[in-house]
This record gives sequence, structure tokens and C-alpha cells, in this order.
Amino acid sequence: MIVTITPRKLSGTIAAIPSKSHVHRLLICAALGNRPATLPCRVVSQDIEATVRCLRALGAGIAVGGSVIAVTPLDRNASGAAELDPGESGSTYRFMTPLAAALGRKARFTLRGKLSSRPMDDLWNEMERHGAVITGKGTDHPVVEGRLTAGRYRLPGAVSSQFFTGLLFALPLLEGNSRVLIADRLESAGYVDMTLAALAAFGIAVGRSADRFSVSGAQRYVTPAKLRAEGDWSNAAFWLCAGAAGAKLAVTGLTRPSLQGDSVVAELLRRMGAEISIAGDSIAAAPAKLRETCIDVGDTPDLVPALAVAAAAVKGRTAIANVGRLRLKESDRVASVCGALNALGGHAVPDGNCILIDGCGSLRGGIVDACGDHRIAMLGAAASVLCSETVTITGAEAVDKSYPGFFDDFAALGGVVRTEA
Ligand SMILES: O=C(O)C1=C[C@@H](OP(=O)(O)O)[C@@H](O)[C@H](O)C1
Ligand SMILES: C=C(OP(=O)(O)O)C(=O)O
Repeated sequence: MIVTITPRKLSGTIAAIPSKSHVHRLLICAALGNRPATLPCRVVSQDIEATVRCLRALGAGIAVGGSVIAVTPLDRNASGAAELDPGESGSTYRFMTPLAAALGRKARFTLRGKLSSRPMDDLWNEMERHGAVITGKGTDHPVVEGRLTAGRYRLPGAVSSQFFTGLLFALPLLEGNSRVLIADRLESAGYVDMTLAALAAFGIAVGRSADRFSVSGAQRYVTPAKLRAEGDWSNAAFWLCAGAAGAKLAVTGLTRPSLQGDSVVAELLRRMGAEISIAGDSIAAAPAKLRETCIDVGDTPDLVPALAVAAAAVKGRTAIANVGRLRLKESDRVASVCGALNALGGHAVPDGNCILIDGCGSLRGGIVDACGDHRIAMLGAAASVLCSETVTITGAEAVDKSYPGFFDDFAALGGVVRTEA
């Protein structure tokens, strides 16, 4: 799909969609829980559909409809091979791999897009040391068999926090006690904190110290009375950064303090000089004279495409530091973020472990290739608030991965959007 945007001043308020990271976690816990549960979820993205599909394949009963996802827990004693299709969702894939092995299920995966080239080796190595047999590595159809055993796991902290989250869902189901050691600094740590909070809500205890997680075996997931996912700060960041860059935009339904590390975006924009106002669960961002900053995104990699829009509005340099792991996402986001900004007349370059953005307060317009990446498509649209000419986004359907109604919301804010097949 090709989307062409004619620049307009945007204004208005958007209701945050449910956090996909939080919904993944609540669905997995509910599928392992002790009774049926319902989760309000008014927007079901492709990634959420992926988790629903995989949990169904493992035997959970899941009905999606009427802004609610109803979950009947899976039968832990089910056996036989399961066909798991995580689509392009890295979270789903890395959460399901140890979970299927903990349940002793043979899992045949079908991976799509770039997913087979995203890192898995460190997780697989540890799983193989603990009872799993994995074939078809590096293909779109890896197969995981064998039953995972408890013990001492050791993983690098600077590849993907999703390895830790996957193990933390799985290890409480095993017979013995386990430890998961963090080989170096854990990046994207906020996502693991979100996992621990979801587990705690289901009565699962995990010990946490600076360099390890301790997990007792034979724990039971006990479904709480009410499930509710927070509003999605990662996607709200596009509206807030577009607001800081040149529109007055507000997002409602954002929890504070939040389980999501990406909620730091409000603070980061304030540091850049944007006018951020907070009233209850509503956050508004308005342009002001933005200043040069250096932002470390080791814990919040998904914010970079949105922050790049705010950085283009600064008259001066923004250094976005600790970006190495952005190369491991749906696209190489170091290249695709720079490519998108530069295609619109901006100045962004990779510099070691940084992206340097030299803004001049405005952009020209041009053609942005979404590179099969939802967050790059959203970057293109949000950046149009700074453009004097049209912005064309090729592969714009990528937004469906996390935010299917993105262009409807953009139009609701006064955006002028033309769509071609
Ligand atoms: O656990 C999660 O929900 C996520 C963790 C992060 O991945 P990494 O831990 O690989 O950085 C993030 O980029 C991804 O979009 C969602
Ligand atoms: C990287 C992302 O997701 P995942 O890793 O789940 O594919 C994302 O949503 O930006």
C-alpha cells in the first residue's frame, strides 16, 4: 500500500491503543491460568493475532471479538506436535519457543518476513543444554522438541530481553528450581520488569537481583479477577513526538507510572524542551524551542523512530546513543531511521553506536520506504508535520503489525491521507 500525505497542521486527541507488549504477556499468563478470563482489547494488531494463534495451537481456547479477548486456559497435559505461526512477531516467537518446550510439545514454527534472521542462537543454546532438540535453525521452519529441564541458564543481556521473558514464562512450570544469569548488562530491562509484573499478577514469584532471576519450579498461574492492559506508550510516542515537532497533540489512556519503559518518552521530550502537559491519563505535547540532547535508548529501542521526528525539529544536533540492537528489529532500524529522515531532506547518520541527527527545524518531504517495518511507516507520517511537500510512504501497510488504525487516527487529527493499493 502506498500512502501519500499532504502536510497539514495536526491537532486533537487520540485514545491510546492497548499496549501490545502488555497484551502479549496477559494472554500468555491467562492461557496458563487456572480459569477462563477476559481481556478488554479494542485494537487487535497482527502481533497480537500471532500470539493468539500460537496459544490456540498449544490448546488454549481464545475468542476475539467485541473489543474483548476471551481465554480458556490450555490443557498442560496435551501432547503431540503443534504448528506455531508467530508471523513477524519477535516477541511471540521468543516467548513461545521456551514455553512450548516447557509444556513438552513438539513445536513446528512458520516464520515470516525477517523473523528467521533475527537472533535466536543464545536462547537456543541454553535450551539445548536443558533438554530441547532444535532443528531447522536459520530457516523459516525451525522445529523445537524435547522437554525443557530446570537448572542454571545463562544469557547475554545485550541481545534481546525477549529471551529472558520467554524463559520466565516457562521455568515456573518445570519440576525443579532454576536460575537465569545475566551475562552482562540487561538492556530493554523495562520489558522484563513488565513480565515480572504480569507474572506477579498471576501469583508467580520470581526473585530478581542485579545479575540473575531465581525461579522456583512447580508454580501455578492463578488468574486474577480482572485483566486490563495499559495504553501503548510506544505507539503514543509518535503522536507525542509529532506534537513536540509541530502540532498540539494529546493522547489519553496512558497509565503513569507505567510498566512500560517507553513511558519515559514524556520525560525525554521535556528534556528536549517540548511543552508536555499531563492531566490524569492524558498527555499533551506542543512545540516549543527544542534543544540539543543526547538520549540513551539501550532500554527503550522502540522509541527511536518517533524520537527521530522530534530530533528533526531541533535546530542542532541530537545524539541517539546505544542504538546497536536497533539493527536486530523488523528492519535494520539504524539504516532505516536514517534512510527515512534523509529521504525527507533531513540529516541523520550512524556514528558507531549512535545515530546523529542534525535538525534544522523543518523537512522537505519525499518518498519513505517503510522497509517492511511498522515503526518506519509511522515515522514517515509523523514527520510530515515538519514537511513543506508531500510525504509518500511505500509499504505503509506495515503499520498493521502494531497499530492497524494508525492512518485513521492520523486522519482524525486533520491529516490528509491518500491511499493507493
Ligand atoms: O518484550 C517485549 O515486549 C519487547 C521487547 C523489546 O525487544 P528487545 O528486548 O529485543 O529489545 C522491544 O523492542 C519489542 O518491541 C517488544
Ligand atoms: C521490535 C518490535 O517487535 P517484535 O520484536 O515483537 O517483533 C517492535 O514492535 O518494534
